[in-house]
Amino acid sequence: MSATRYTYLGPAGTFTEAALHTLPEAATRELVPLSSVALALDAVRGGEASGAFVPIENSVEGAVTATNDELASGAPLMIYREVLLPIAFALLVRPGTELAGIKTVTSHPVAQPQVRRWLAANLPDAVWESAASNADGARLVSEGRYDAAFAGEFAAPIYGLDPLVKDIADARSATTRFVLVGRPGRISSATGADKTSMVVWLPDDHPGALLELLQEFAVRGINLMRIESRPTGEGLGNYCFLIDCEGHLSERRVGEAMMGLKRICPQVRFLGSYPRADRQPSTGRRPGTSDADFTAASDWLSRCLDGRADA
Ligand SMILES: O=C(O)C(=O)C[C@]1(C(=O)O)C=C[C@@H](O)C=C1
Repeated sequence: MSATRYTYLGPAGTFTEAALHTLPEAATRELVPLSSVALALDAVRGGEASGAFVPIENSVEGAVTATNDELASGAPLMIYREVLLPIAFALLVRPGTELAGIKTVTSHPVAQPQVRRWLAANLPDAVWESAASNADGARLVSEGRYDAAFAGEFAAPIYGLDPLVKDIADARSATTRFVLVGRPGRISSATGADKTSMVVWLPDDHPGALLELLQEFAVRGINLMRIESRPTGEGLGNYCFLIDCEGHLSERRVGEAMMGLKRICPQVRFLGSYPRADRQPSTGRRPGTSDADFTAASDWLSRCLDGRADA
């Protein structure tokens, strides 16, 4: 096991790598690029790395399904950190290529919806094909397999390419969220601006099953930040839910919500509590849901059971 090795979605020059470098500890780790999210996470499961850094969601395209499916299945993993990175693409070409000469273009599938309108307006006849990552697309352009790739401008020098067009983004505020994933372990202390992630399988198929699950959060005043349904692979209609909520597992309202889910759902996978990258404190706190409120209520229950009930 290497405690100092982090794997990530490579090769060199991915947005994942750029986001990874914003983590202070990245400077003291051996950073190993791998060709897929699954390989990066398997290295952690197999003990060859202590962390894997992977994209999990994009504000335009939504879930990075490979990451979500990996977290929901196989040996359990946990999220320890998150990073948000604004995304804008450059069109990378071999030196001398002009826009009019571009017949084929490649990128990661999550990149394509972020540049769809630009592509339709500027390269309407070009054929787009998917690459394992944007940087891998750039590598394929350098090998002559495609005429152009959408990737970070910073990938251009790595692959001897030129950024023919810069700052391409259909949505100006496009952001990708990345997570540092490790084997299950102790969660970091609450910071006051935390997020808790989990995978939840629905209570048996009946009307209102999803509502019952959501009520565990609603009655405790917990704001959900993301809910993503993914097929379990066990037949049509079988879904699990990847949920991010505000707060830390050590907060009573979050802990009680998780216990509520555990009581009613066939399976709950805790994916970690970790600091929010945006540092925003939890929103929309309901009266009666602070730790002090929960403690006062359970003290009162004890007094009732002891025959010392008060008003
Ligand atoms: O291919 C890359 O450069 C990546 O880091 C992957 C990835 C992703 O999967 O979300 C990262 C950010 C962009 O939104 C598109 C692709």
